[in-house]
Amino acid sequence: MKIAILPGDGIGPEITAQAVKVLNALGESFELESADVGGAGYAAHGHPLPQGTLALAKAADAVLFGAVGDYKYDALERALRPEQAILGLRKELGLFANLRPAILYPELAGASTLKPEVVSGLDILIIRELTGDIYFGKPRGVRECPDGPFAGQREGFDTMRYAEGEIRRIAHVAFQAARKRDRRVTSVDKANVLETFQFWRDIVTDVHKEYQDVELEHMYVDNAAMQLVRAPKKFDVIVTGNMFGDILSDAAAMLTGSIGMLPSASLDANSKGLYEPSHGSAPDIAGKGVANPLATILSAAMMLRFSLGKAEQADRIENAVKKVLAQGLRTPDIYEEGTTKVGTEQMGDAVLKALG
Ligand SMILES: NC(=O)C1=CN([C@@H]2O[C@H](COP(=O)(O)OP(=O)(O)OC[C@H]3O[C@@H](n4cnc5c(N)ncnc54)[C@H](O)[C@@H]3O)[C@@H](O)[C@H]2O)C=CC1
Ligand SMILES: CC(C)CC(=O)C(=O)O
Ligand SMILES: [Mg+2]
Repeated sequence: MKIAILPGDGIGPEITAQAVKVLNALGESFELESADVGGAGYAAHGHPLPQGTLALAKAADAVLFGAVGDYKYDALERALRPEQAILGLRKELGLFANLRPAILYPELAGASTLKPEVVSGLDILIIRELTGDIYFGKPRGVRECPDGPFAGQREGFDTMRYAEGEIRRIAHVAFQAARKRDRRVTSVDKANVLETFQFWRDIVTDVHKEYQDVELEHMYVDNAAMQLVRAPKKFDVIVTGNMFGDILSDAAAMLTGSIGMLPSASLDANSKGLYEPSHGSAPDIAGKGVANPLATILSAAMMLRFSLGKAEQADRIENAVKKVLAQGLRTPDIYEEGTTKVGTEQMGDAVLKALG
């Protein structure tokens, strides 16, 4: 089985190295091949998603991705900016279903900025549609404003759109996932204001007719943001569009203690997938050896479970993560008094040792 390793920028290489170390210790005969992506792809090959990298991702059985983005490339034309690499991979590989499980490990109840009683026992699954919405809609750009009080000035514009089939397939993913959990889906939209999301609501309601054993609730995104910090445990599965899912999953990350704890799987229709932490390249801490590698290591576990058919190896990794947390080891983002502060590499080594 071939795994493409795309470390990317910022903390990407540091955290990916820890996950690779763990994968290599499993005793499996995986073939791991690395390639440049993001700013690293641009620097080495003049493009954030070089042809060779895309070809490797397509040929591999699964992709393990670090993160992309570096402020020094923010002035480049958009097509060459590092973020286009991850957007391009999602589009090119048809990775429309992004699963972001927000689970609170009991040992981290005090690491969350929310009261322990609000978050303890938290286990929610955010399902974010990943290849549509305003992130991909066209037309977009900067043009002359055609009317209104600012007519004649420049205006920026993007297009929010969702095709019926795009909504149907992500709704099916959500209802099917709910069947393996508490059988409750909250569809998050902005149907009170946006045509796109009234349409979203209508289609999700229609798909729900096939899943009468699952409870469906609709919620506006502003309320959902509030409920996520008020009473997050009331959610089971949240399904939403690309932009709302991007924002809500970062908020949900803090329920788990840190964004450094939130893994993700981005799947196509056949469960081929790309696995990455939910966070970005964290340029503010890059190179300091302090980034939390657990979201990436847990993403590797999701890869074993969803794309490589190695559920028992996924369990081994997840149990090892529980063990190191129980041992009191913490990177600075989840550190509390009375625990032991460790760096990125030490955390990776500890997981390796705890594999059993
Ligand atoms: N999938 C991807 O590759 C993504 C890339 N980005 C890019 O990353 C760059 C930085 O974006 P930001 O908005 O700062 O978001 P970010 O997620 O990189 O960082 C936000 C904050 O969380 C902290 N953080 C993130 N991951 C951490 C970890 N593993 N351990 C400890 N702390 C961690 C960072 O230090 C920072 O203070 C930008 O260029 C952005 O476009 C952002 C999100 C996703
Ligand atoms: C480049 C961004 C769309 C990446 C991001 O923020 C995410 O996937 O969570
Ligand atoms: Mg994001």
